Amino acid sequence: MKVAWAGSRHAVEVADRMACLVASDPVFRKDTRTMLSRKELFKDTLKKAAHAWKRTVELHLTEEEANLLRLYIDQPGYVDLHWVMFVPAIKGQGTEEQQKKWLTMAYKFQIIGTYAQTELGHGSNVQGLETTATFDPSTDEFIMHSPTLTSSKWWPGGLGKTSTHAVVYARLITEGKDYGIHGFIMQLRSLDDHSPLPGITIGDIGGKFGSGAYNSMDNGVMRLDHVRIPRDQMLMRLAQVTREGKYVHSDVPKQLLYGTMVYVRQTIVADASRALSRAVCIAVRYGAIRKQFGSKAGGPETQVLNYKTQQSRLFPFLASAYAFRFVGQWLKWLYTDVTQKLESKDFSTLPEAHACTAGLKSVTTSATADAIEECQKLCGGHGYLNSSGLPELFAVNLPACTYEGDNVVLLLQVARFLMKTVSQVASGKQPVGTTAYMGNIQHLMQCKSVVNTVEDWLNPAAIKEVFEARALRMAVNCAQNISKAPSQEEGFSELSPDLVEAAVAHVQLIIVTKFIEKLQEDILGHGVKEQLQKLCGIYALHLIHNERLGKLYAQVRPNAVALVDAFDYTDHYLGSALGRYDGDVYSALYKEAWKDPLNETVVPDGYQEHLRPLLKQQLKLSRL
Ligand SMILES: CC/C=C\C/C=C\C/C=C\C/C=C\C/C=C\C/C=C/C(=O)SCCNC(=O)CCNC(=O)[C@H](O)C(C)(C)COP(=O)(O)OP(=O)(O)OC[C@H]1O[C@@H](n2cnc3c(N)ncnc32)[C@H](O)[C@@H]1OP(=O)(O)O
Ligand SMILES: Cc1cc2nc3c(=O)[nH]c(=O)nc-3n(C[C@H](O)[C@H](O)[C@H](O)COP(=O)(O)OP(=O)(O)OC[C@H]3O[C@@H](n4cnc5c(N)ncnc54)[C@H](O)[C@@H]3O)c2cc1C
Repeated sequence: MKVAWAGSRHAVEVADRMACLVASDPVFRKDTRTMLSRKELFKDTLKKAAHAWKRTVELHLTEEEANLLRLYIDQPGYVDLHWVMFVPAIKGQGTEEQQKKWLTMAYKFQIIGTYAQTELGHGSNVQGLETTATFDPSTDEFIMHSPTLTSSKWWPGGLGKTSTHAVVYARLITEGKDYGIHGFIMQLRSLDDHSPLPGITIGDIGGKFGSGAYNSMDNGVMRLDHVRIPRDQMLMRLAQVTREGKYVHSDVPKQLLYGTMVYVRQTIVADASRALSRAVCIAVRYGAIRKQFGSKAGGPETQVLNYKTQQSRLFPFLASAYAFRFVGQWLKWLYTDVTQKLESKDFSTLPEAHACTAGLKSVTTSATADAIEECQKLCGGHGYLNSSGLPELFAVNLPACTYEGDNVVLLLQVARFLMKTVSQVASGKQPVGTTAYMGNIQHLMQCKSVVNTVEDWLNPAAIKEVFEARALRMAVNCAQNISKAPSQEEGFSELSPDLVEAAVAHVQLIIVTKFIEKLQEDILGHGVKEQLQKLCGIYALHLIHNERLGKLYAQVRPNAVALVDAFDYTDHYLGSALGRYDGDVYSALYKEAWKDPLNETVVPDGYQEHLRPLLKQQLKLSRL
């Protein structure tokens, strides 16, 4: 099962090696992270990032190994933005010459970069950004400026205190005309003493949700006051400004400006499955240790994992973790395929890639945030302690519902793609890829499910048909209702809640389909495929009805712990007293409690100042 989860034997081996490297290095300790002040936590992040880079160079780690090392360090920081957004933005939007110049420095960490798109006043509406980049032909420079308070850059990770450079998104103005949003490389801080360059006001935007968690990241604010940069720092793969100030389009679609977001949304699906699997691992392992109530006859207490209510709340998350993992692996393939096509100037699959990445990012991150919260409840009171690892896991993953595109905004993009496809089907065009099922409209609009028994529900063809019919009927229903509205725009706006539901149904169909396709592959290991079939059934069925699932849960229960062990997480990475591999939960909880700074003294700070006078005064009063 470890191989099925990781994707290959090689993937298991390299992940194991990197996880152990991190777990055995004292610099990467994280057990007291939630007890650090913001300043201490930030400094700890700088230390870990520098040490990780040192180890990467010393051990000549490959890109794959270095990425895993960063993942297992498990502390958000400026390096995430540098590798996940700054470098890909230059790769996707820079010319060959620009890539050579900037990536050479970025790969060696001679510069640290971030992705500065969002502003105080606009995040979702990228076309509404206000920062300006005005070309000055007299000096061959762009003047980068924040004309209003709301145009201040706001949120970019690493911007606050660390980044030396950024890809800044701004409205390009030349020859008096506004050509909309484009990307520019800007140096922000001196490479000698790290002070902000003239005209740049820059800082951190302040503490965020939860202790530890995303507070290790210095999300930043930046205002630009007529800062000049050379013309060749506009990223010029999509469009160019000539020496004379002429704006010239390339022959690539302008949507490629959003390419970095497509790339990152794809990686976020894999992050979501990992975060969900960590929460499930903690809740399942702890559920096998925690006992409450005995039989009436005075027998031993029951493992809480044996309660049917616990199983019906928890096993759909276990199944979802596997489902998201497999669809994430497929999405990575889709992204690679689209990238190769783009290189040979085939842009035909770009809309589908956008819809798939946007939709899957939305559905998987929302489900993951909800599931982590529920796993806290599934662990009872102990789940609420920082030492369970769940509060921090929740706080770190919750913003994934917002960053890289608010989930509702992205689902509306999927809905827009679906409405276009429905109208193409109506005009006789055969849809392809993940919307190919829509071509079977005659059948799917009127077919009736032949499912009667639990066993019928485990038939992949039956499951797939139900999901296809559901998704198509919801999409067609929306399209018909939109067509009755005074205008397309009004109809879309009026029906947006239904459109979001239709988009979710379509995305869930993709997840179910990719799980079923995974089961058609050669899967090694005795009983592995059989367990995955049950999980696939649980994932699909819990989305459409909750009846008949009990039997499947009972079949999964004997292997539940093994199914979470297959995630192959070290105790260091899991970071949970409740989810420990050895099950020694109570001593771990007890030991963790004594690490809290409040327990450094027996009598607390503030006793002399506030507690003692109060107690003494009350004592005096009671004696009067
Ligand atoms: C302890 C834990 C340790 C570690 C943590 C775990 C992991 C760490 C590792 C990695 C972390 C990963 C990330 C780092 C974390 C955070 C970083 C966050 C960064 C950011 O948030 S960056 C900012 C992101 N911002 C957004 O996403 C904005 C969302 N808005 C948009 O994308 C657009 O504005 C929107 C909504 C699509 C609308 O676009 P527009 O105004 O142009 O309007 P249209 O809707 O009309 O679209 C026009 C046209 O373009 C098509 N289109 C839109 N987007 C795309 C696209 N991306 N690709 C291709 N095509 C696109 C759209 O369909 C329309 O086509 P049509 O005309 O219909 O044919
Ligand atoms: C932890 C974190 C890290 C981030 N890192 C970066 C970064 O590195 N670089 C960067 O540039 N940005 C970053 N961001 C910003 C992030 O990309 C934006 O917050 C995100 O795109 C959402 O935009 P917004 O904040 O403007 O939300 P808003 O658009 O203001 O959303 C508010 C509400 O309005 C709703 N809404 C908005 N538009 C519509 C619509 N058309 N229809 C229906 N409902 C709508 C949304 O669903 C939401 O409920 C980060 C954000 C966070 C939280």
